[in-house]
Amino acid sequence: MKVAVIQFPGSNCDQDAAWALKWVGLEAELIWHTATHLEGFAAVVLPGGFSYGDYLRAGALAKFSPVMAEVRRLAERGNPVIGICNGFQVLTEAGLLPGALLANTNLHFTCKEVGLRVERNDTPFTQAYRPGELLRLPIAHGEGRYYADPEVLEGLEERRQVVFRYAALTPAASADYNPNGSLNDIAGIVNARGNVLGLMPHPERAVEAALGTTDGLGVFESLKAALEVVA
Ligand SMILES: NC(=O)CC[C@H](N)C(=O)O
Repeated sequence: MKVAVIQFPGSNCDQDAAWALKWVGLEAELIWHTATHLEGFAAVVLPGGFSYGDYLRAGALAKFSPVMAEVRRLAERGNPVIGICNGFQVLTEAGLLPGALLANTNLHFTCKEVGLRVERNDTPFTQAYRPGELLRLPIAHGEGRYYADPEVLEGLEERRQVVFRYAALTPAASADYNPNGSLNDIAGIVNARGNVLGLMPHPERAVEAALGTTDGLGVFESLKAALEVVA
């Protein structure tokens, strides 16, 4: 079961994403962004980083990369697509997910571990978790404040498209658990069909005990289980 990890100029989490996929037993291949076909790939990961140096806006230029037509085709066909951090930004810029990622309210690049609540586990990316489960995952971004117009936000909530929300890990941390000012504490959403996920935290940096937390493993294990059902 092969997963394509797209490399844009400026991607820097591509190797980590490929490693995490292999860690759970999936086959992963790094694909340069000029590729015009993704035949034979069951799923796609758009990794984190600074595609095109984040010029103009994070993700705004990567949406024009030739491979994005193929990513769109796969997404429309129902194959799983995950955008992590910069990948999430690319997905919103490309219109594959609603809303936008704006500069963090504190205007700082924020690199730390955050608490995350799993809102639903009936997606190809979260079935390994329990609903309501609290995760500890790292974030590293300057433009991670999820924003959508009120009616879009309402639609997202109605259709239960919010998959991950920032949450306090301990009562003591309850005051500042939302690290970037995201509306409704949104850290990750899926499209209406449920096969395209975007999230700001980095599950691929949380798959081995040596990394401090293994709470990201469930995303890759879930994807593997979902792909096995399709095969
Ligand atoms: N780790 C990343 O993917 C960085 C995301 C993005 N370039 C930002 O700073 O907002």
